[in-house]
Amino acid sequence: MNIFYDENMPFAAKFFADFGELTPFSGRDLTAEQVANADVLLVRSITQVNETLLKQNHALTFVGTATIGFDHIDKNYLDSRNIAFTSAPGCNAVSVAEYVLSALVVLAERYQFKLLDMTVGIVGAGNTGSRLSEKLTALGIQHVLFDPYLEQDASDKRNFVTLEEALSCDVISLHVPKTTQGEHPTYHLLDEQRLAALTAEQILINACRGEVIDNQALLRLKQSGHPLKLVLDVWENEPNILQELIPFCEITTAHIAGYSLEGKARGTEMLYRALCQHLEVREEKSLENFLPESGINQIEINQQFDEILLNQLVKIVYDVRRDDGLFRQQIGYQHVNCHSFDYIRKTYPARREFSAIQIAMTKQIESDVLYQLGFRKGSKQ
Ligand SMILES: NC(=O)c1ccc[n+]([C@@H]2O[C@H](COP(=O)([O-])OP(=O)(O)OC[C@H]3O[C@@H](n4cnc5c(N)ncnc54)[C@H](O)[C@@H]3O)[C@@H](O)[C@H]2O)c1
Ligand SMILES: O=C(O)[C@H](O)[C@H](O)COP(=O)(O)O
Repeated sequence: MNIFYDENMPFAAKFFADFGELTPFSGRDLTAEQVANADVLLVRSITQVNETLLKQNHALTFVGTATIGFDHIDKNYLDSRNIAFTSAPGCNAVSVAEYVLSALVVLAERYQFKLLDMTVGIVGAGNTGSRLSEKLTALGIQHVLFDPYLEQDASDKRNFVTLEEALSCDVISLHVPKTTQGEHPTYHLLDEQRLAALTAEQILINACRGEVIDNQALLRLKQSGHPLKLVLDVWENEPNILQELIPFCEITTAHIAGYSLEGKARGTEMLYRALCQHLEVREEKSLENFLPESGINQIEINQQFDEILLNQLVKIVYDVRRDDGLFRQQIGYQHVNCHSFDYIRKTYPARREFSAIQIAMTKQIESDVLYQLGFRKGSKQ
């Protein structure tokens, strides 16, 4: 069996070695000729999987993307050829939530506001929106959810608000897929008009898909002097992004919100499980056996939980300014272009989730907040 997989898929060689011959490829450059004899194709979000890519292939039975988003996959075409498809729902949702939390902590320090005084409007309450909501709940930060699809789901008992209410919060965090069809398409959900209605004090975070915000309209708004604070991880038309927007961002990164090691590797593991099911073979491997120890194993806490401690802890584990710095440095070094955008992503330095770290506290100061945030319980040595 010929298995083609994106070279930016951690542990793929370990997971798939027993299935047959493995061929890694560079996701952006994959050609129809290269993939002509693939039986299984495992991609990430930068590979467009459609008729153009697959027209020379008559062997393919399974396509998987190790990502949450699947707007790069022509599912209708795969269905028409009876090719099985799977994505990796939720694989890096925690990573995105931790990115957003890190951005909030950094901005709270930069502008001297208290996170507890803020309200957060979460647009899209699926996996990433929910993980963020859980962390905000743990911290006691007020937030609201907008999701017209889940609102109709009787089994979802959460309270939902209107889009206008969500967009009037101090912080707006976007967590929707990129869609152009259906009842509630998200393409340019934040268009010129909605952007113009935002106030000077608001923070807008986009870590879902660039096309959800009209980037040209956003640039015009910022060029007109609007003080809205921007956190942008994703861009329209990646990797050929609207560079003029970068200097207007408080925090800006190269689509890496979901790039914790755990987040990426869970994607690979989910494809492994789906392929086992597809081939009707027993699952024998597990990510637990491959993930290395984190650099920091345990952090000892000797004070009561407060926002200062949260700030210190979040920054020890994941300080989003590292990735903002890498991005801006790359631009200063050589004008950002499609190659440098992809280069940052390909060479992304290891980043771990809170769950890779144990927190050890004495009984007197024990606080559940940190465990609810995702850290593990450690023992005081
Ligand atoms: N920056 C990154 O690294 C990164 C990482 C993971 C996911 N993503 C992107 O984030 C998106 C969301 O991820 P997820 O795991 O939460 O997906 P999900 O499918 O679990 O949830 C998405 C939610 O959005 C809702 N939704 C759809 N259209 C909407 C609309 N018009 N308004 C409000 N809600 C709407 C859906 O009902 C669903 O509940 C993914 O599709 C992916 O494109 C980006
Ligand atoms: O949809 C997703 O899961 C994320 O956007 C993911 O982080 C994309 O990563 P890529 O496939 O571009 O490496």
